[in-house]
Amino acid sequence: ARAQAGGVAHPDLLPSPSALQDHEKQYVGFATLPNQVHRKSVKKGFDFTLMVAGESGLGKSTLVNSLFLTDLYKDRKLLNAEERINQTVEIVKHTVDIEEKGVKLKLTIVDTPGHCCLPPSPCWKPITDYIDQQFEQYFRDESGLNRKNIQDNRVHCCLYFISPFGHGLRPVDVEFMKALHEKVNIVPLIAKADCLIPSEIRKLKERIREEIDKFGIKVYQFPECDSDEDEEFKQQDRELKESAPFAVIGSNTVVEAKGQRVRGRLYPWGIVEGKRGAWEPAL
Ligand SMILES: Nc1nc2c(ncn2[C@@H]2O[C@H](COP(=O)(O)OP(=O)(O)OP(=O)(O)O)[C@@H](O)[C@H]2O)c(=O)[nH]1
Repeated sequence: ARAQAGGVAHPDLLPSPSALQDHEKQYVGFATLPNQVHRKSVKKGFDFTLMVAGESGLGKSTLVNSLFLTDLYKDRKLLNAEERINQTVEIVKHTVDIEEKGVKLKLTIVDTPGHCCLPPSPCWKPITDYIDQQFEQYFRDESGLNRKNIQDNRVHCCLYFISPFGHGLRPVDVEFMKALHEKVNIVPLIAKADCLIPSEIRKLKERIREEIDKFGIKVYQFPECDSDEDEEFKQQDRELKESAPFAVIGSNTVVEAKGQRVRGRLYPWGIVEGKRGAWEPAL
């Protein structure tokens, strides 16, 4: 009312300073901004694009299924989940909409063909090209007219699988990660960790950490923990950071352990639960 039609309101019409304070307290409304942003984001949902890369047969497709407790490969027409996970021979994109406690996530998995050794032409080229194309597409969409409905297909994270059978990184791992590290957040993983005993896992992790430093590979760095967090949270955060590169176990089958149905691997001596990587007692 004060600035109506470019004029200045009569002083009698202006609220007294104390009334103005109360008025402002009630009506400015910026205190609700976090709620508004939160509501809007939750309603719209989140996009997350995850790429998996690494040597062939290290369990990339299997882990992705285990991680998101979903069957991303259901469109492959074979009899059961285990058989459906065939060798990935080209870059394949799978999208699923998942929901957890009302929060929607549009998850896109970019499964890349596994490499076997250092080939004559770099095996990472199609993958780096793919990542670049997504950046270019996003840039084009952002510069276009329909900016509101941009589909963000940029790759947010790349899980890079390292073999548990070697003594550390192989030359192809070093070259591969170096080709990608400026373009995407790389999270290195030790695949099929059930093939190693805990002391072997510790040794392999140390070796990989040293080599990552030595070859100047830039892997994803977890953000600093806020100093005002409680001690338990800080401890969890420290443990998480110290356990990188993470050792992972994947499974496409649901087995029964201690009366519960879990995604796990059934061995003659017992069950290893894929999700938590916990060793279960022998059956
Ligand atoms: N021991 C063990 N075997 C696994 C694990 N994850 C997967 N496998 C098995 O390893 C084989 C290969 O798994 P995939 O998921 O197809 O491997 P991939 O890396 O996607 O293979 P490509 O498509 O060739 O790149 C399958 O027989 C899986 O059952 C694991 O954590 N431990």
